[in-house]
Amino acid sequence: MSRLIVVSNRVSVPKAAGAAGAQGGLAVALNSALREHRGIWFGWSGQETEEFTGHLNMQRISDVTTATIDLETQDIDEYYNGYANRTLWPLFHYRIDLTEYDRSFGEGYERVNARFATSVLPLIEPDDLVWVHDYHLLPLGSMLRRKGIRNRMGLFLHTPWPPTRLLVSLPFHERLVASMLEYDVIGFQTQEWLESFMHYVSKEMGLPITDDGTVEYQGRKILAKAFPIGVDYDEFVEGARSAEAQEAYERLKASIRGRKLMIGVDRLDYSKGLGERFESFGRFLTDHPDQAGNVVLLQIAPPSRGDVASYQQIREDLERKTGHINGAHADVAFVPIRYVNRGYPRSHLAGFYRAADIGLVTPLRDGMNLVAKEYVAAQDPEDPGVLILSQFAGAAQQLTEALLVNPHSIEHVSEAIKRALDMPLSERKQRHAALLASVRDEDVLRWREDFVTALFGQIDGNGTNGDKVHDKAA
Ligand SMILES: O=P(O)(O)OC[C@H]1O[C@H](O[C@H]2O[C@H](CO)[C@@H](O)[C@H](O)[C@H]2O)[C@H](O)[C@@H](O)[C@@H]1O
Ligand SMILES: O=c1ccn([C@@H]2O[C@H](COP(=O)(O)OP(=O)(O)O)[C@@H](O)[C@H]2O)c(=O)[nH]1
Repeated sequence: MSRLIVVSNRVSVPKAAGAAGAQGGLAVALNSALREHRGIWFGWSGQETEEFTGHLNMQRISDVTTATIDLETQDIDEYYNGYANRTLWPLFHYRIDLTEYDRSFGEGYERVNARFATSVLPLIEPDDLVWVHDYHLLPLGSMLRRKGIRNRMGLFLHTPWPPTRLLVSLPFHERLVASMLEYDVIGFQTQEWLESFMHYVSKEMGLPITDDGTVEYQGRKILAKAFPIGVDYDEFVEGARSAEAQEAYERLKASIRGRKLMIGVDRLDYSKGLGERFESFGRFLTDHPDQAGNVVLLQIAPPSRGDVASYQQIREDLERKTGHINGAHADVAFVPIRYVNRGYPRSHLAGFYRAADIGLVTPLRDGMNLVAKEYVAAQDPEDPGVLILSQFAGAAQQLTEALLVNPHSIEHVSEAIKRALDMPLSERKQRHAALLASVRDEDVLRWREDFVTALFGQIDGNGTNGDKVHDKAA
């Protein structure tokens, strides 16, 4: 079996997988992938240093070798807080109103990608597969090619890919996309983002796209394909059966005192639609005064990217909205919104999800959204809760039996809350069974295997996988 060299902005060592905190979906998924493969996970340590040294910190934990570098303050400002999270993140989430086009950000992004390339280079052996993740590192592949790397290299983008009309607002957009075409495989979460990408390369770059879905560029064929990420179903279910999950479930249930519970779990990010969600709940309480006092929204929202102004702004907005809605609808023994600015381990989340009658997942735009899938996995199949899911989350492409909503419409979401609360058990069970089949079967192991198989070059002309990598290696 080929070794896997995974490169991502953050490296989250496996032993930390169950720890409290705001672990994003990427960290969760890669821990699981690396547990299966011999390999190295390379990226930023998350630490800041006065001057960049390029020193590689190598560690070996549960069969995974991690290699990390520290970044200097200017790197973090221009690359992570700058180009990645002030330019590409808002643009890729269709928010050109929040997108900042600062030349120093672009320079910092290229500099850090070059530093990544120089640092990871000595770790790559001739037969290794190189798997790069996300919008932080789009040009890394091209920089490695310039250094002579001929290995198979793939890129998986965890975020949406924006429509061409938005992308062209980015200075040097052609250069960025051309650099991506140095990978052999480019993966997207959904067919929609894939189609947007294909539209760009065809209309803006004039590149031919063959019938089997590959892009032809400078005499090479690049496979671009949708690989929807999933949860580690078995691991999640095991965690959900743990004493910690049970304790979390009981503690929350007891505190709800027989009321109905809705849950939201999201990094504090404007893309997650938290303000609209709170307003929808406020509208529901206004429209159904008989329900006031009977339904609680628990919103877990660990802080994220707090050095970026738009994230500080969303935090302030939510505090104001929570105060406003609670002020209008609370009484001495009841507060409608429990807004919690901290992270929890996933075993605790599993207990919280199970205790909730409704999972409220309403991002304005989201690459996938693993929380939606975890909510489904955590339910009691004999008495499951209802998932209300934004039509603009990547997960909505698979979880079609959820109550799909337009998160921009306060009325629509408010009506969905009413419908979910009134839904008969038979319909809840029928919807949940269909959702569970998708979450269980299209899990993170399948995602990883499909991507690595494609990266290995084992994809047939119809875009379906031939022999899997594991079988090949056996
Ligand atoms: O590393 P951070 O800046 O703290 O952000 C956390 C992660 O957020 C994003 O997650 C995306 O990946 C998920 C798994 O594929 C997906 O379900 C979700 O829709 C995406 O938003 C980001 O893309 C990651 O790089 C970050 O690590
Ligand atoms: O307090 C928290 C909040 C979130 N998460 C995990 O972080 C991931 C969030 O992934 P998602 O795809 O929903 O969104 P992202 O944050 O990656 O945009 C999920 O696995 C959550 O269980 C967690 O472990 N603790």
